[in-house]
Amino acid sequence: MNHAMTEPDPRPRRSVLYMPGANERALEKAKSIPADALILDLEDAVAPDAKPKARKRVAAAAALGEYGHREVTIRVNAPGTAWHEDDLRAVAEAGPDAVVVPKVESAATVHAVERALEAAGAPDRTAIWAMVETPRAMLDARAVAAASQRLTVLVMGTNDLAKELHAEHVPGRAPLLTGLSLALLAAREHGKVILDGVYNDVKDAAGFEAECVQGRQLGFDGKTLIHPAQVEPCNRLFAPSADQVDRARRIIDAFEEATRAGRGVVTVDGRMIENLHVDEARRVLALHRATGGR
Ligand SMILES: CC(C)(COP(=O)(O)OP(=O)(O)OC[C@H]1O[C@@H](n2cnc3c(N)ncnc32)[C@H](O)[C@@H]1OP(=O)(O)O)[C@@H](O)C(=O)NCCC(=O)NCCSC(=O)C[C@H](O)C(=O)O
Ligand SMILES: [Mg+2]
Repeated sequence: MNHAMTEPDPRPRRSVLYMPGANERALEKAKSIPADALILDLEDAVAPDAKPKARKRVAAAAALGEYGHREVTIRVNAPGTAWHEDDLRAVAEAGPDAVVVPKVESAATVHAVERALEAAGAPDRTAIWAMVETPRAMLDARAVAAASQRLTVLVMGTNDLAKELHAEHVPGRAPLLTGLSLALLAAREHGKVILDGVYNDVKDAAGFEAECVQGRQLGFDGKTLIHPAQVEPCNRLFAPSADQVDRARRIIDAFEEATRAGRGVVTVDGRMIENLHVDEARRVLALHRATGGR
């Protein structure tokens, strides 16, 4: 039985860049950074004293809408903090593509955010992106993902998750794999997009690329980023390669030809191809089209 509640969103979210909401220069610079989406941050990247000013700055930047093809989101402070409700009101007024809510652990939190957005008159276009970054969120990821149609994206918070687990950041991320997989299962069960966590060492290009490849192989749609230099490799590694596009086309052609000849199975490059591989080939081509030219 297919439990998926919504069709996967075809919009590419290969590269999703955080930028500190208090940093005016970064907000301006983002207009020319080729990220698929931006997260204007009011949470961890902003010091407590700077939060009210950052809130105004971020809301004004999002409302102006000068970010071209880039999806613009605002990360509010977590539910239960002194800033959360004012942040949500500012988001509702600015009407970005989404509000990113950190430390979501239950469907009840998603419903509370949904009610607050509605009460503050947020436009329907403002979706909810839920960050899952605690042990409870991993164990209850299904309930979070299922909570609302307005929730379209799950975002991994791997720094918080590692902290809560007392885990170490190691190449290959073995300590985090159970949590990553639980969140992926929940996202796919409910037809949501899911983004991988950030890579903290902005000078380690090789380590970053290895983590992008791992995230893509696990099934993530894209990765959250902290530095502009991470955008280009991330776009490249989360987009289908020329070989994948070529193979997808050949799979579709070969299967159509086999179907016309009354066969339901065929081989391409010596490998068995059935209907499900054709579905995957179509997904690859849709992503290729959606990222064309960028
Ligand atoms: C990580 C940084 C602090 C590094 O800063 P810095 O050493 O100053 O970088 P550079 O000198 O190399 O910067 C070069 C230019 O690029 C601009 N820049 C840097 N980062 C960004 C950015 N994120 N967005 C836009 N522009 C950016 C600089 O302004 C320089 O510009 P110019 O002056 O014109 O040369 C820094 O990169 C940074 O602050 N990154 C974002 C940090 C952040 O947002 N953290 C919070 C999100 S991650 C998180 O919360 C994790 C999650 O919750 C979890 O639990 O895992
Ligand atoms: Mg976090």
